[in-house]
Amino acid sequence: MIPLNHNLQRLFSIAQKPSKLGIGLMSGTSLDGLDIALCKFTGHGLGTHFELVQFITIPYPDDFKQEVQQVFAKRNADLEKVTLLNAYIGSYHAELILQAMSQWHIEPHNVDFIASHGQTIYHAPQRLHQHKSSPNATLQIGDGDHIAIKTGILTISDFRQKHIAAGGEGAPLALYGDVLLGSKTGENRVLLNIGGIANLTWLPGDGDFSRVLCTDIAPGNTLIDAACRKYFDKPYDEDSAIAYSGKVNENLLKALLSHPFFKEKAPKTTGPELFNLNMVTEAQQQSGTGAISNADLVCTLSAFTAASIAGFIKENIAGGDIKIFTSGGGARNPFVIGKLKKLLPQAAIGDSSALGINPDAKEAILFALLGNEALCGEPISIGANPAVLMGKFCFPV
Ligand SMILES: Nc1ncnc2c1ncn2[C@@H]1O[C@H](COP(=O)(O)OP(=O)(O)OP(=O)(O)O)[C@@H](O)[C@H]1O
Ligand SMILES: CC(=O)N[C@H]1[C@@H]2OC[C@@H](O2)[C@@H](O)[C@@H]1O[C@H](C)C(=O)O
Repeated sequence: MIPLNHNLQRLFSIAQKPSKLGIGLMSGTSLDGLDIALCKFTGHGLGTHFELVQFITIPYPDDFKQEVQQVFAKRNADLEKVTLLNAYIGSYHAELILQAMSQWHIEPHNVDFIASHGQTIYHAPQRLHQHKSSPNATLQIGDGDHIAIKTGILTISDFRQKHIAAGGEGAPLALYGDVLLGSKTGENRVLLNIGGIANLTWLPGDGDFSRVLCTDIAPGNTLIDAACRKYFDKPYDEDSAIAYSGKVNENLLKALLSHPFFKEKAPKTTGPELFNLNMVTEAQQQSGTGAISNADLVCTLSAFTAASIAGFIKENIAGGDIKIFTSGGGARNPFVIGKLKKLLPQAAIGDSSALGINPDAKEAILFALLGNEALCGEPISIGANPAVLMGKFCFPV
């Protein structure tokens, strides 16, 4: 008999373990740092039980952010830079994982797998790129083989390509985790993540999976952060200090809300390729509001985030008796959350810790969960979404 490659033997034995320890990694559009979640899983699919054992966000140094910003969401980028970053980010993420494990006193041989999102550098659904002959496309860099070799841990990476190949837009993948960890019969729930881009999963209380909706809905922090960087030399508007010092320019807000993205049918995805400061300048020109103060601009962009989220929920999610569970860094922006509460008075709004999900760790937990599914799950049909198991296996030797 021909012997099985020992990597496959090891893969097989990890997949069969009743309980697995996995590390989920997320590096999002805000480029603030690497989220690292160490999770313990038993079971799979609707029978998944998970425990967040450890979580840390390791902030990126400014020079790293600047390197990535040179290619991030840019239509024209230096191909050598992209190539170098693909290897560098993989290797750098591995270093950060080793650093986190050392802090947690966890040895690599105790961890069964790493599930790595990588760094999105360009997200191009057809609606953005408009080339009829090309499919939806997205690109995450930070190659998984570098992580596997450097940590010695089986690494599952590049989750979004399978989703696209099977007819999706490559996002939001939150759908698969939210259904497994967030649904509850008898409760109409919205799991709202406010990261660089805001997305939500609508989980109707009747447990009918065909009605579940998961979509990007609006800019989350991306425009607020970009304005803070450009006009205040700050990475973000900490505790909404700038937004509270300004006032909303209603004309500009109206112009921003008239962007065609909001009229497009969900599910849909987007990114800073569409929602960037050029789009804001166009809205300023269109509304004749070129000369507003920088504080009013940040305040208006914060109001825009809240109004576009609330508008989507009002138009697409029936009934007032909904519970909204927030997560992502934007859940810590008091101006945005305060506005959201005013605009949706009938909804109960709290963060995802009420579900036992640390709001800052939610997306890293999602990737750990997708890794667990890749190892031992089965494709799940949720409405018209691709029923696929995602991720590519990268072996440590
Ligand atoms: N105290 C705070 N006050 C205001 N905003 C905050 C605060 N803390 C975090 N944020 C916002 O959250 C952002 C980071 O959010 P998060 O880490 O969820 O983004 P991400 O993972 O990059 O996003 P994405 O989900 O788009 O990939 C910061 O850039 C900032 O805009
Ligand atoms: C292409 C990409 O990286 N998209 C991210 C981004 O950040 C928020 C939103 O846009 C979401 O669609 C997605 O990430 C989360 C983890 C998701 O796929 O659910």
